[in-house]
Amino acid sequence: MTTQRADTIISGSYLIPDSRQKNVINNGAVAVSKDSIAAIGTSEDILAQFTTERHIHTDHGLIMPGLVNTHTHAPMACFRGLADDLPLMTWLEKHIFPVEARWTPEMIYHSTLLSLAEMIKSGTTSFCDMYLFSKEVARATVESGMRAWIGEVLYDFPSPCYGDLENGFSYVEELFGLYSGHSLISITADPHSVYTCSPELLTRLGKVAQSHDSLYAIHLSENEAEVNTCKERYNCSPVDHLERLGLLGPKTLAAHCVMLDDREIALMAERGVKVSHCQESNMKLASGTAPVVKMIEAGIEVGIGTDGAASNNDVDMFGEMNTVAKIHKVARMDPTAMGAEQTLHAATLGGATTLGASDHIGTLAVGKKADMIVLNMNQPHLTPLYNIPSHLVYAARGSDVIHSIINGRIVMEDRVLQSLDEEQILARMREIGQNIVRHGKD
Ligand SMILES: CSC[C@H]1O[C@@H](n2cnc3c(O)ncnc32)[C@H](O)[C@@H]1O
Ligand SMILES: [Zn+2]
Repeated sequence: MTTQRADTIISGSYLIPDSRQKNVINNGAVAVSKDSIAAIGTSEDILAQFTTERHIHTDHGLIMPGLVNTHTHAPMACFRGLADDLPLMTWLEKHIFPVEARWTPEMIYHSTLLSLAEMIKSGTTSFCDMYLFSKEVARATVESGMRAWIGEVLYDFPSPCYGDLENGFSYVEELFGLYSGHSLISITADPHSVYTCSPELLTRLGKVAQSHDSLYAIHLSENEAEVNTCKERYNCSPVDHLERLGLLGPKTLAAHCVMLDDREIALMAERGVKVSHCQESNMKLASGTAPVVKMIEAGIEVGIGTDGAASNNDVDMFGEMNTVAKIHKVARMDPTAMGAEQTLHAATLGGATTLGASDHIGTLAVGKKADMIVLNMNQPHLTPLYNIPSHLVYAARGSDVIHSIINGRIVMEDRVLQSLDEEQILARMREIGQNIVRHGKD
């Protein structure tokens, strides 16, 4: 057999290429060439086929696809714990909007780095972010080496980032220009919601998304107050409002979707709308539980999102999977609802599908991008090991992730971030946190 060269070989005691236990490879390995997966198999086969100067082997290590967080507000990490135990509208209007009015680009950049560090350290390799000052979000993300879909949120109020809406549209166009053809960053068109955006703004951003063939990401039907406001203003539900405006389509990524009835679910399925399910945020803000089982039964692709760290209060997708798999069992009084494999699918390939990226991320397969994580399974809460999806969803924690590889680059090794300086990020965030508290008292 002729040997080929791999840039890196990652091997472990187990490899799960997708969410199915039946596909587990014992003593598995992945050969990485440049940014892609060159081969997958048993360590024995891969080491017979490839030579490399960088072989990372982990005894009791589990290699799996990196997790895909489909809805975040990365810069909000610095508001974690600032305002808790409040309903959505009070939380936003009385607490979050006032502190957001004082954002500076520098604060956004550092606060984004904090979320990125947390995401990498808990197994996320891709995320979809909608926030303000997104040029800073993208700048920090490029430094981290993470893969991301990033958009600047537009709404009808003056924004601390771009001021009035005309500047907002220019800012969005600049973003598209800056990251056109980028290997890791894709830009999205992001209206905040139907209650903060006029029909004209929603439609104009729809045209922007169409002209760039981008995702159209929006908060949709998050809670009862949103539905009531929409009914008062437009005499219809948020989903019907978007339908009337022609904005429900396969590139629409709707976050939350808590308040949907069966007819709306059928309509969204027919239009090919994708959903980001943010259960922990919906619980914390007491918004409710999205009818995710019904959505999946109707054929809607559902990914999992943490939402921002200020309403979760972390961005750990392992914790989110655990919650998602359990809440739907209670909501439906059915222990078979949202099983481990289905939940793991939503956090990997399902998430990738909602972002239009299932052809290159979400599973470990030859030719796909080399986005993978390695977990240390040699721990009390993960031993013995009968079923890998079960342990990943019901027992594992983000802190079990020891290595992370994104686009072929090692961004964390032995829990030490390689692309970011964790100590520096924490030190700067302590200073920024003190300023936020000081100004809050003014
Ligand atoms: C999303 S950036 C613009 C705006 O949205 C606010 N926000 C954060 N989380 C949520 C949520 O769950 N629903 C609605 N709006 C949210 C954020 O604070 C920014 O002001
Ligand atoms: Zn959100």
